[in-house]
Amino acid sequence: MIRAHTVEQVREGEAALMATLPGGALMQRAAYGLAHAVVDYLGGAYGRRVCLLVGSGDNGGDALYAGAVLARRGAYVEAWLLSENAHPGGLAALRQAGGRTRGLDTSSPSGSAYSTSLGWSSRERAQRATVSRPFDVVLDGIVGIGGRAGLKPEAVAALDALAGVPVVAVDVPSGVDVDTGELGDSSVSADVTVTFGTHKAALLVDPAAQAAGAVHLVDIGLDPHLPAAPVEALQADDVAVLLPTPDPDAHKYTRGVVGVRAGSATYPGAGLLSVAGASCGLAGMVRYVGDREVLDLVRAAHPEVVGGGRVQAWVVGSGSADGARGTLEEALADDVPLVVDADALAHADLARGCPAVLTPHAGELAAMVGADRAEVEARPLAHARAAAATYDAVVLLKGRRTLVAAPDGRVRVTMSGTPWLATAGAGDVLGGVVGALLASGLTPYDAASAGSWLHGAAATLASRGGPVVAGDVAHALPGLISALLHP
Ligand SMILES: NC(=O)C1=CN([C@@H]2O[C@H](COP(=O)(O)OP(=O)(O)OC[C@H]3O[C@@H](n4cnc5c(N)ncnc54)[C@H](O)[C@@H]3O)[C@@H](O)[C@H]2O)[C@@H](O)CC1
Ligand SMILES: [K+]
Repeated sequence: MIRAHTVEQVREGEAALMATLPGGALMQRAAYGLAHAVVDYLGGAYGRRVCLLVGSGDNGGDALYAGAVLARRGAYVEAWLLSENAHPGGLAALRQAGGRTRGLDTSSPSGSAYSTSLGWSSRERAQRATVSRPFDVVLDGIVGIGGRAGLKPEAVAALDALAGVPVVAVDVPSGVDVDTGELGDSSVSADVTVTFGTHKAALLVDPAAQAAGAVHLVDIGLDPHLPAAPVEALQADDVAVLLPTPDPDAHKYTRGVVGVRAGSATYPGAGLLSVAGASCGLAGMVRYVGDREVLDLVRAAHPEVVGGGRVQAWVVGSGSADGARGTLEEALADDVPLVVDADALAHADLARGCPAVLTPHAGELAAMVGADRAEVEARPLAHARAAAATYDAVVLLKGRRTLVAAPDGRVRVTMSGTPWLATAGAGDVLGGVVGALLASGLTPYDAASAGSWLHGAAATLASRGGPVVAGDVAHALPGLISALLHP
């Protein structure tokens, strides 16, 4: 499991850990982990050219101490000081190791030196900064977990002057909102983020996760001092533990029956693909209830599917068109958990308080809560959580990083998947898989998050780096599940 803690939780954990350690030990752990990650990234230190962007806090301190390690190993290290208050111990360590600093000259009276000779007082002056040879990497130590969203002009100017140089962000990409994953007006776009002790929401949740690049976690001994994480991401072994497997004496009814009420004469494919997802093998039986002609198509494609009867979970709404409300009401009458998808989402208030998984994409969620799609895409974590609380149901907000939010505020982020999964009908397959997991007895939160992970991983498996269609994703599911159960 990847866990992301809040800034407040990290601060409390760090305080408890620091009380057991000599002063400065934690920052040294962070700085050594950072330096080693940079050496890995560059394939060595000797002769490499490293630029440090250094803000006023301990994040800048990490960058300076890591710069000292790199300088001692033969790198040319230059720190660009974006504040008059760069970490004194880190500055001394860097200079002692032979690193150079530009910006504030701490031996000069503050203010005058900064504004006259440093070059970062305006964007134009920074852009004129001459760099004899390009740097191999920039370390973003502008701000860490103490930062507000957005960058100051001097940071923007420095980044402009270094455009094109790969960026390793220290702890988090500067300029993002650490706990919400939202972006400020400007923010760092990193190739790699080296984070300390635990992940933060901004490293998992879009849009900030896209600015983090590949994330590398450095163990600084924080784990024992951290509480349960409000945001997490299932990994393959977590999903394997959640997967329902048949008892030795199982029969089809004990494994759970999933029913699909999706598709219509206008949209028969939605019914077929929902059934294909539900037929992943995780439930004992799949029922289909809908238009006669769709039922005939379903039976032709999936001879094992049967008609109406008792189910342990319903999948409702995809391709239901005008019949969505009636279909949802019929499913609700059975008083079993349900997946509410697509056309039925407009009537999701009928399912309020039921054990349900609502599966909107950003546009559908925007329509449900009366917001703009762009607003949902800019603040997906906040919107998924708010909708889960409003509807008292699990909300699965589909996207590059799908979010599964529980009414109590917990969130799981799906990190499996491929951009090729953005294809027609993929959502229908997802609804079917989640329905099968609900029918097998998983809670809505586990069913939604495990189902979403399986869906993404099946797409990656089917894609092999190339295009997929929704049916391929459904076909890949049983093989994927076998591989998870027998690694
Ligand atoms: N607390 C600890 O024990 C450890 C902290 N570590 C590092 O310390 C960082 C947190 O350090 P700090 O609490 O000093 O906070 P930061 O280094 O994140 O920076 C806070 C400072 O930046 C200013 N600031 C806030 N938003 C800004 C913005 N958008 N642009 C420019 N300046 C802004 C604030 O006024 C404050 O002075 C972590 O992210 C991590 O990198 C690590 O060394 C591990 C150990
Ligand atoms: K940073």
